[in-house]
Amino acid sequence: MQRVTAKICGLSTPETVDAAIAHGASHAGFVFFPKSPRNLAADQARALTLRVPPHVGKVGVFVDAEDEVIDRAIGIGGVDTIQLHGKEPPERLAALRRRHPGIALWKAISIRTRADLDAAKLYRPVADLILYDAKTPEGTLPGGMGLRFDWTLLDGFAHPQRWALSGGIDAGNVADAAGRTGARLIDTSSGVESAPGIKDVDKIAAFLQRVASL
Ligand SMILES: O=C(O)c1ccccc1NCC(=O)[C@H](O)[C@H](O)COP(=O)(O)O
Repeated sequence: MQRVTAKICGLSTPETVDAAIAHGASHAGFVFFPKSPRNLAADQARALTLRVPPHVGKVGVFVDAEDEVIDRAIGIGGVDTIQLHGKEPPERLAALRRRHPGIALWKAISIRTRADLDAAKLYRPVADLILYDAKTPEGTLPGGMGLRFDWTLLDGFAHPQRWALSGGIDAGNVADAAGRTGARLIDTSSGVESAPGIKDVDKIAAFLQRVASL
């Protein structure tokens, strides 16, 4: 069976980027959303993405962003994957595919009920990966809130394409998350932080060591 890999999302310091790489993250996530405590300015993002070796994916996270914001993140030389975490319709992904051929497109889908999973099917023609995340309360951030959804909702669901799991996952529950759902790519942010937006190198290490043991 394919091994489990992990994306550490919302990295914002050299030390935590280095820790994610040293402990085997498959993807490093960088947030470009001003309302997030993990938001990066362009020069910060450039310095951080330069530390990431070619075998590690560099994922830019955007929320209903204008083209200019995404262009800039790609232009700094860093981002090789666009993760859309807002209410972007399939047509937006199709437009981004035309604008940025060669850049992978991930779409986050917010899950609270089984019916929410159906949205994944709409993105089959245009997304390279679906990221299932917990639906967050109205008026809060659409991701990075440390909330999990009921993983049993995925039982028996015929995934239309490649997918990953996120939402409230940490070193203590990642084995259960992967075992219960069959996810082969797990995304975490709050689960490796000491406070919102503050990544913890020891938590990153513990999380990735647990993932490597699966
Ligand atoms: O991390 C953020 O601040 C963020 C803000 C707005 C949209 C998405 C965001 N993060 C996206 C991620 O990929 C997170 O890793 C994912 O939502 C899981 O977060 P968590 O539940 O905190 O592990």
